[in-house]
Amino acid sequence: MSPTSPHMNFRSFVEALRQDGDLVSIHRQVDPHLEAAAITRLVYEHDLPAPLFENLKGAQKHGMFRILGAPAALRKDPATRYGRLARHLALPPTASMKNILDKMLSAADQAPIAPTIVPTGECKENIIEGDQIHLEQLPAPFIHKDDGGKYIQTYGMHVVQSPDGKWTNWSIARAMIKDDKHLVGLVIEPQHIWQIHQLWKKEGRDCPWALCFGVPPAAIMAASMPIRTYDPAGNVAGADGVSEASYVGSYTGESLQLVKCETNNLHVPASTEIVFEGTLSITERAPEGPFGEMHGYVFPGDTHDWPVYNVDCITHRDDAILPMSACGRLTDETHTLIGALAAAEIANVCRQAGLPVKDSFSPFESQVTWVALQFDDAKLRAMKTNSQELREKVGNLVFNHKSGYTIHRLVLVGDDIDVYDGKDIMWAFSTRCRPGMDETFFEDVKGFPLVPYMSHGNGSPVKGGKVVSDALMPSEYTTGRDWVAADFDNSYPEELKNQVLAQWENDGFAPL
Ligand SMILES: Cc1cc2c3c(c1C)C(C)(C)C[C@@H]([C@@H](F)Cc1ccccc1)N3c1c(nc(O)[nH]c1=O)N2C[C@H](O)[C@H](O)[C@H](O)COP(=O)(O)O
Ligand SMILES: [K+]
Ligand SMILES: [Mn+2]
Repeated sequence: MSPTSPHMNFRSFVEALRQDGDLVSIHRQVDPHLEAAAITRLVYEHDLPAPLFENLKGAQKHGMFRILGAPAALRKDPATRYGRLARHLALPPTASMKNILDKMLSAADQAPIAPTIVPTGECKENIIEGDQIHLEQLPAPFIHKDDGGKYIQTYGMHVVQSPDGKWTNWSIARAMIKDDKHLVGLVIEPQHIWQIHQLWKKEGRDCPWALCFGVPPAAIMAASMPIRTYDPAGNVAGADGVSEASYVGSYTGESLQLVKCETNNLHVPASTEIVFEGTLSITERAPEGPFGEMHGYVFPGDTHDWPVYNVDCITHRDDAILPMSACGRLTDETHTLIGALAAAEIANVCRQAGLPVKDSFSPFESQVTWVALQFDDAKLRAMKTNSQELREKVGNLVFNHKSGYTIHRLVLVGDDIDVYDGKDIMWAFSTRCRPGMDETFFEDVKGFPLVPYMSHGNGSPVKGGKVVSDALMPSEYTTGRDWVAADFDNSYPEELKNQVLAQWENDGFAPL
């Protein structure tokens, strides 16, 4: 029996949400065609408990499948805002986003703990092969009315491996059902699944593949993170890379239990809810999309060809649960995970390059197209640098690194700004960064085509459109801050502040 703690077992994770009062089980029949996603979308837009659809129209007798919506979204109570994410990492429900990201980065300087291969696990309770596979008969969700198909894959984990077997990558990438035996989905440069797909193209063989729905929550966090498994530039160096499985072992402190696939030599977490096994074709492509995406848009009819996945075998737990991210406008997993984890890795890359970056976050108000980088002011002054030099150094580093792929604006701030507070970032950006003069634009770097002003804007969809906006004031580079903030914290003597706070409720105000 594999580990049963919530961060190491998806089924235990769902039960933990129920214990936390962070789950709504819906037993009435719900239609996977739009209805389940519509309920989940409203949950995202109001930070409500995760919906578990227990009785999907068209679900098959042996429990294929139920759906859990909003697996890593926000809780309404500010005190436990990130509690559902915290559950992914065995952190307390009151954990801050900083606690969560520090935990994810803690693996970077710890020895990797390799996974353990075990003979069997819950994912082997049911095995469906060959002509018994009918993807079209599964209760796969249709998520947005203008999508190009049923996006069964929005929170599953792709497993692919370099031909030399040295590097196994775990990552999330969307995919929709193409027909009874095939999926089709984004395999986009510079993602690791794209890099490994390229290696198999050179080999002239289809890429062995597995797609795991409902994996240990600690694993899906690494799958969503652009961790470096090769040389610093994030390129395939052919050397022995750290695979996500070992990285997960580092930050959980325990070895993940994996079982071998039935039809290829890849390994998957033993407690996975549903496993698709097969190949990612190096030749076949098919029309894919559109899909209501992370920036909050779907462009009807915006279909493009992407590679085809061939499903040879399905294994699954009894009463299996498919996790679903009905992504779009704030706030869903494409914001809480993609933005946050990219920001964490970008800060790591900056620190490795000797830049005094203390903290980083991707503000939800920017629809996770920005990352704010908080500089240690004292160490900044010791650099004896200036705005233009720093902007060029940071932009050339981050916008040429894989972790910077999805980010189009970097906002440099001092350590009086809380990067996890969108109001603080907008205050600094709006008042300390002179448009044009304090900004450096980058047109000769890889752009992120999913941003609407890229794919449907006026310039190249895949090149440029990036900027470093310096919201550090000139004094922060030289003598130190030459202003006082006109707010309660900074504009009143300590004893007066204490006196005001002590009198607060007596004066008739509600507790802060
Ligand atoms: C948490 C999450 C992450 C992604 C995606 C999704 C979620 C819920 C969705 C709901 C499936 C939506 C899409 C969507 F977010 C599109 C996208 C595409 C490229 C980069 C970032 C985001 N998606 C996704 C996608 N990446 C694609 O290539 N392709 C993808 O389709 N990512 C992000 C991806 O998991 C991270 O970039 C991760 O670092 C990749 O792992 P790797 O560094 O090992 O390559
Ligand atoms: K990953
Ligand atoms: Mn990777």
